[in-house]
Amino acid sequence: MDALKSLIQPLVGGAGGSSVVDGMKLVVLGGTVETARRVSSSAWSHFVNSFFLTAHFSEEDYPYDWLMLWLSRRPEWQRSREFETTTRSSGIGADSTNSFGEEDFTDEPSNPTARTEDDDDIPGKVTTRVVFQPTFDTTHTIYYRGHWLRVRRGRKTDGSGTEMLSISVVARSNLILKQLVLQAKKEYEAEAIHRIQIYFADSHGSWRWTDSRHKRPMQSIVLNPGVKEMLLNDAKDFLKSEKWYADRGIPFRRGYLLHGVPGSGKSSLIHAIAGQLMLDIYVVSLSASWISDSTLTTLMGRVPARCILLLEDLDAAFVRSSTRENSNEKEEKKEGPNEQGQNNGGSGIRGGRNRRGDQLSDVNTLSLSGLLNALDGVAAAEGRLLFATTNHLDRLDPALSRPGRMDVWVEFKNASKWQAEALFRNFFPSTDDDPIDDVPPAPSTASSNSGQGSSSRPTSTLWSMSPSFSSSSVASSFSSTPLSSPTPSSPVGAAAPLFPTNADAVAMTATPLPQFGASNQAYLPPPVEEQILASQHSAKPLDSVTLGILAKKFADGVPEEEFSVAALQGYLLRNKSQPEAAANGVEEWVRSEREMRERLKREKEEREEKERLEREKRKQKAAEKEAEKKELEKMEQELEKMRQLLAEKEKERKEQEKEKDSEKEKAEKEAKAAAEEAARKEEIRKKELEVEEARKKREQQQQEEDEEDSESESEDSDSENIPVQAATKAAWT
Ligand SMILES: Nc1ncnc2c1ncn2[C@@H]1O[C@H](COP(=O)(O)OP(=O)(O)OP(=O)(O)O)[C@@H](O)[C@H]1O
Repeated sequence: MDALKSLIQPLVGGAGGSSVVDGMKLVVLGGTVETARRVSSSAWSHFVNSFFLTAHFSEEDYPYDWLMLWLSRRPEWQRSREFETTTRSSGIGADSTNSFGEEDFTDEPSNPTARTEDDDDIPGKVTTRVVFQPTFDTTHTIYYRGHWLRVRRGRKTDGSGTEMLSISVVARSNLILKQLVLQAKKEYEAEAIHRIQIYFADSHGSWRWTDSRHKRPMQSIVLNPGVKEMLLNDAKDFLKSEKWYADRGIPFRRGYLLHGVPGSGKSSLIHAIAGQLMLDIYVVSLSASWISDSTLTTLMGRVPARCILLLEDLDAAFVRSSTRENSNEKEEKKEGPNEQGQNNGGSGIRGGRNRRGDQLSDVNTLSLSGLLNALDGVAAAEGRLLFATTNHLDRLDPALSRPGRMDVWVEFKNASKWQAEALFRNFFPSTDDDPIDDVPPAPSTASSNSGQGSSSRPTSTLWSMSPSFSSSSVASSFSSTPLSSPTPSSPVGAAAPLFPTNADAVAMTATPLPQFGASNQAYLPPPVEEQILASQHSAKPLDSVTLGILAKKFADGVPEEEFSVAALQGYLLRNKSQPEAAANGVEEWVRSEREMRERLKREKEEREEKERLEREKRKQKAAEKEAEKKELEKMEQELEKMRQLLAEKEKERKEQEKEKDSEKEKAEKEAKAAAEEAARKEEIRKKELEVEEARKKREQQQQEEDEEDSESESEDSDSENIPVQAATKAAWT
């Protein structure tokens, strides 16, 4: 006990005890100070916040982009010790003073010629500029029009991960914030005036900014007169008619279905319209493996009010389905039993994927009804222009293309002579003015035509550019890739030049590059091939008369609606420096294209025939297998029957045996019982015999005794015989 006290004493009493108390006092004091600090800081921030006006901007909405651009241009970043860099907005804001690129750090900034030479060497070189942005979860202070703004970039806490921008300012009214947003919008629009923004849907159901492209001039699209004007006027008219729609209770949506041959300008026209109306393009690829009903509905709900929603290659999603009801009939007829087995038989898009299912995932659950609901269900955005393109109108479900969903239909056909001439005029520069402006003015019918589609009433308009249909331009564009084979006269070691199909990719300079054999003196170099010459530089401007003559010649050589505009463009690109050669050589090109098509057609037919035969073979094999399988099944059934019969027989036999066994047992038992009975009887009989014998013996004895008695009676008195009789009786009992 004393030992325990001595242990505790230093802790509670004396000098040691006072140090613990002091320590506790310190803890209490520290806790009080910290609590006071926190309370005062929260009270202060509450007090300060009550003076702040805060605006929140979500990345899903336009003002976020405006403000991010505005912020990226703030000079404060030059002094800031924390910021984020991005090249994402290289299209917009890349030339701002607050961005930087390699060219800002050249060794000889004072010598502009140094840079120009570099640029000349690599024309079209992409110069990426980096811009500053506010960092995440950090508060930045920016001075704007006499106010200090507190800018904070973060994410929504609802789990969506959407970026948010919060801007707070000490002010009595929110005027300063309004001014800020309007200024940011103005600056953004000033930047965006020559560009359109392209957003692609991602697998999380969000729109991702993908690209910023230069607007395409409407004049660069060569379509039959009136078509462009009709579409543009209709779209403009729609965007102005929100009240008209609201008054009549009609959903404020407009759909355009552009259908027709590939390479006829569908996508280009949408691009040009977006530029003209200053709308961004939101693209959904319905053939994406991740697309599902719910993702699409989410995406449609997140489309901004004024934009172009583009569903490209709508038919790709419906390769199997022609109508909602008999979606698979056609294909199932075509396919063998094996293939049929693999199909899920459902209507809509998933079935279509499975045919191409090698590359596409099975997780896709997009159905036609899901698509329809997403397009005009309650969650679908209003005010958007829906553009859908397809190469195969016949593959679309009528429900999808009905008015209300697709109000205006425009058919795109192969190039007419008129288009060929316009394309030629667009392609080659004229001395008179800008080549784009050289497009022949649309005839007066344009305005009358446009009237059909430009009414503010939602009407279904069917436009046909020309009556006939011709094959795709794939063949022609394919053939327009010239391959010059190495010739014996080529310099040793020089590779045969490969010409890209697209002129954008051709970046050859007129100055010959130093090459092996360039210093040869004994032999002259072979002449430069025509195709090389043609691709080396652009054509000199032509006077309008010559241009008109050449354009007509070109158009004369192009057969009506046989080649797509893209194919003609490909041909012109090959002769971009030689308008005369382009006009003179068009007939030859047409001939070679036809030959090429013929060859491709033949090859295709051969391939198809081969495939058909293989399919038939497979079908036959499958049928044989099926028959074998059936035969086997039949045999198995028979075997089963026999087995059953055998089992029944066995059962019967067993039962009989059982019965037999029980009879035998019974007989044995009976025999045993009989034997026992007989034994008992025998015993009884024996006993009877014994008894009889004994009785006889006794009788004999009695008799003898009687005889003796009678003999003795005669000798003795009667009273002596009584005990003998009694003894005999006792022996019997
Ligand atoms: N009518 C046209 N006017 C001007 N250029 C055209 C026209 N048609 C096609 N082109 C040119 O051909 C190329 C392909 O055109 P675009 O992609 O617009 O065709 P598309 O009809 O959308 O084809 P697809 O159906 O295969 O998507 C582009 O480079 C475009 O400039």
